[in-house]
Amino acid sequence: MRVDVLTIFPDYFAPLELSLIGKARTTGLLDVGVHDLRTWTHDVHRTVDDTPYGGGPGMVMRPEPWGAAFDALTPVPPDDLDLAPVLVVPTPAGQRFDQAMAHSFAGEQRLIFACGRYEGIDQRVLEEAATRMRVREVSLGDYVLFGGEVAVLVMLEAVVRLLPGVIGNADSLTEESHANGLLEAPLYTKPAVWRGREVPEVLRSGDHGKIAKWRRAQSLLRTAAQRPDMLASAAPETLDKHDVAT
Ligand SMILES: N#Cc1c(-c2ccc3ccn(Cc4ccc(CN5CCCC5)cc4)c3c2)n[nH]c1N
Repeated sequence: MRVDVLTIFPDYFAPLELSLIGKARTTGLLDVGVHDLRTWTHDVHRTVDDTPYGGGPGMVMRPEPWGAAFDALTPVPPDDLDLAPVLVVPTPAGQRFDQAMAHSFAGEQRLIFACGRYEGIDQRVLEEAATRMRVREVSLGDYVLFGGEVAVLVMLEAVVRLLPGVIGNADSLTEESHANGLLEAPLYTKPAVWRGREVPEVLRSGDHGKIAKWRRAQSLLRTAAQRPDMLASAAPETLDKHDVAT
């Protein structure tokens, strides 16, 4: 997978050298380019923002640098938009990012992330970009950040860990929260007793059938307690008849 990130704060992406994303880059599973948007400015102050038409708070990112950056990153217009890169634009006004969207992005050959700042990006940038890329306006959640960089780091981590070969044990991808529509069961490790608190006996029984059943029940209980909304929207096959019977 090829990922390009456009930002006025390229240093935000130094963490991409670390941990599993860093390993994915060194093993060739992931190729990342971080680009300073000011590269595509030409005035002495390298200006990327201006006041909003119609008034309103703050500043808006000017279209020209974005247009020139996209020209450089996507020089050849696609024959078929379905084969074009996905342009991910973090914004409070976007579709909520979730595990399903992470899986969708993980299936792409190329992702381009546009990190806005100030109050956002001139709308014409997204309109013009949609002629040569599949534009996805995405929000992390119902709160307001200073810009798109942190959102891109979160989305990149969620996507890259789904790439084949990035996580050693692929089983962990199937058992984790949101992978099967439920929250994961509680986790325990050594010591068996810690400050008077014992690990549930079933987990030390060696009976894998009982352990799986216990974990399933704990997942349902945890989801009902922490995220009843997930249970309400869970696909029927997520809640099989055994769950109700036990
Ligand atoms: N993903 C994600 C995000 C973001 C996010 C993502 C990208 C940018 C670019 C700039 N900002 C800052 C900003 C944006 C809008 C407002 C609202 N204003 C009211 C009048 C005109 C706009 C204020 C601050 C961003 C925030 N915030 N929360 C998420 N889940």
